Amino acid sequence: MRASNEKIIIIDFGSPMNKVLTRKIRELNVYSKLVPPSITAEEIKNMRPKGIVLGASPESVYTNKSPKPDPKIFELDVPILGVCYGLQLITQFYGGVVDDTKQNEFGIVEVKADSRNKLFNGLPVYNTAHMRHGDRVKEAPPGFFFLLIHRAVRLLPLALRKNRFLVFNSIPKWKQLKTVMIFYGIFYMIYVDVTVNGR
Ligand SMILES: NC(=O)CC[C@H](N)C(=O)O
Repeated sequence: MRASNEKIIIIDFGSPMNKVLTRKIRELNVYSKLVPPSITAEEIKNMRPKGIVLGASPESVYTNKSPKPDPKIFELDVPILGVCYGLQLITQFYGGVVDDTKQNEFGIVEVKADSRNKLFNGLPVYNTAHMRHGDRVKEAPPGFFFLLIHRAVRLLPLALRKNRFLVFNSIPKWKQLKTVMIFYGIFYMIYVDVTVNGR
């Protein structure tokens, strides 16, 4: 397979899952680099990545000690994907609500996809996903909506989407589309790798 010269930056907020994520992206023949949260938006910009992934963490976004990225990364013209903690960071940054479910959940759960979205073409509406969390996105930020919902915990999304983050509704260029597909691929791998329909 031909390797591309595209690059994805993954910000590591402390979960071992971020290393798995980095490897998974490389298996897609896309160079990926794991970086610490202290990296600045300017440094990321200079690396000219195709996308940024905000990774997982054992911490909770609403505590003082939780690691935060340089807020200026949200101003870069680069697609961003949040995984677990990363998703919760995006939620918090854009005015949504993240809270503690008071029950840790670990393992395989059933999720329901928004089947109208092309992302889920060819996949069953109900699927299984691998999760590890105690927090949830209680309310999506304005302009964001849920793509995949875990039925057991009401309003726990596995994905939030807004055009700025995953340019799916307006795709002017093939390259951008490819980035989006890579992102969605990651999303699936991280959450559905251990499942029958993972890809
Ligand atoms: N997997 C994660 O990144 C978990 C994020 C956060 N610690 C939670 O409990 O929800």
